Amino acid sequence: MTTSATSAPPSIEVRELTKRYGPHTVLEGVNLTVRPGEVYALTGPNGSGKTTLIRTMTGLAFPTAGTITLLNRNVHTEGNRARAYLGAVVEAPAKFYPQFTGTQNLQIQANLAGMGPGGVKVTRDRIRDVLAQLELTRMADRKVAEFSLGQRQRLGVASAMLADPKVLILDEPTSGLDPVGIELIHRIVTGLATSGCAVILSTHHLREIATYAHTVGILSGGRLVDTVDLRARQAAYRFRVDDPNRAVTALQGLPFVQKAVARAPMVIASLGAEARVPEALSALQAAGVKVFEAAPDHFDLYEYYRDRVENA
Ligand SMILES: Nc1ncnc2c1ncn2[C@@H]1O[C@H](COP(=O)(O)OP(=O)(O)OP(=O)(O)O)[C@@H](O)[C@H]1O
Repeated sequence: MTTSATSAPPSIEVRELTKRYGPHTVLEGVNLTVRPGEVYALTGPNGSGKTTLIRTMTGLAFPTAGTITLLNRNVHTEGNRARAYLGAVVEAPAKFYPQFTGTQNLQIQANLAGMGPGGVKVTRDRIRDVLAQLELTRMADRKVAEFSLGQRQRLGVASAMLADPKVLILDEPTSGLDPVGIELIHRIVTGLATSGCAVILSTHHLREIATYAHTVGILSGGRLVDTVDLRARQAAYRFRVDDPNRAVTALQGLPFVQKAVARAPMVIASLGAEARVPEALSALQAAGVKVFEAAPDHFDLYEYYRDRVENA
């Protein structure tokens, strides 16, 4: 996500969302914002409300209280216009007509996408292109009934991408996929985000999403208990030194260091970017600190998640 995208108007904004089914409160006071080019991963234990949140964001379920806007349009009161920019797979794998081929099913989706206000014309070339991107060219003219679970899952993502959405919402897009299929979805999501699409996906695969999501929202018991900015976390480095306290003082004097803490025999510092490592090393040397080792301080999202959910 670029700096300009950070200041761009939100692609999706959830404000004070509460959802009740009868006496059961499934979501309570949820607020979140996703900007163009951002990959936002929603995670949480079974039953924490991820699918309900996704269904409400796509307009399939109605909020009990609160609002959801998609590119400044209210998803529930300006539905068709808001959803013209949306691609989504909410039930995985998405439902298709089993007696029709992959191409025919996408043609049906394309016809639907062209209807209503703000409808988008999807060409045959575009259908071929998304099938190729999802590595389904070989299956294009086979009936969906003959598709494997993973192939149907990928056809769902192809269908969601068809009309060039500005917001893509995927409920557990990698469940049921083999490692190559998972990697393919990563590449596609990253590519879409790079071209400015906002992507929201739900997942249980924390170590996998830590490699490509920008933000992780943790739901627990229907509340968004934390929002983790992974980019900020991953720009941390650890230095094994002879004097961690002196190292902290030296690093804190640098304008780009956001935070430095001693964890003997290490000092952990948020440098903002890898390119700052040589300057940090020079500053340590100038302060008379001996450095024996320098390495990225990998943020363990899984450990962090366990801690947050257990203490929520
Ligand atoms: N239509 C419904 N009517 C009543 N309760 C519902 C309905 N849909 C979901 N719930 C309840 O809401 C809670 C959250 O369900 P949801 O499917 O959103 O969780 P989830 O985080 O997606 O779970 P999982 O990780 O298992 O997919 C659950 O307790 C579920 O029983």
